[in-house]
Amino acid sequence: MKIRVGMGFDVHRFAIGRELWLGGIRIAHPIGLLGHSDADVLIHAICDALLGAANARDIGFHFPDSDKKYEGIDSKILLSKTMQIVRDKNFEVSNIDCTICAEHPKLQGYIPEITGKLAEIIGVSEDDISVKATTTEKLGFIGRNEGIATYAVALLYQTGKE
Ligand SMILES: Nc1ccn([C@@H]2O[C@H](COP(=O)(O)O)[C@@H](O)[C@H]2O)c(=O)n1
Ligand SMILES: C[C@@]1(CO)OP(=O)(O)OP(=O)(O)OC[C@H]1O
Repeated sequence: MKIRVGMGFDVHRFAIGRELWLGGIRIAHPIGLLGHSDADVLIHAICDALLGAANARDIGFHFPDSDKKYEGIDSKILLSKTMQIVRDKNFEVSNIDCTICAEHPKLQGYIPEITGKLAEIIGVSEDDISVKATTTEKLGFIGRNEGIATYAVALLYQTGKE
């Protein structure tokens, strides 16, 4: 059976007057991330990991930020559409592992809800989705609370073909 790995990385800057969305969940925080969409940096990194593993270009190729129809879009919709692209190429998800790099807010308490939401959209068990968080010890743009970065790795296996 063919298995394929993919990696994704995304960064969004904080902006006043925006909501903070991570993994499809609204996070209680006084500021949110700026983007053409809802700027869900976790979902965007996962989409790129999935697309990379399927060798199907990237999130900006499929959902360009120059297209009005994606303005303010809920990234859960982009993840569902990404899963359709992955399945159209006869791939299923084995597991996903992610690291959110954020000085604030503390994310530990949100992880089970985020994991459940991602598992539901991707169509796998919660055990197949790992979401971790780390600070950068106050170093760099993350440490200065200017934004959040996320890394994601996805493992896919091919179905219906040898
Ligand atoms: N935004 C964050 C960052 C970190 N955590 C949790 O705290 C632990 C320690 O973080 P370090 O950066 O000091 O390694 C980390 O392992 C996470 O469990 C968090 O919840 N939210
Ligand atoms: C998601 C898209 C599309 O709304 O916009 P942004 O929210 O700006 O996010 P980014 O991570 O820059 O990637 C791809 C974009 O095309």
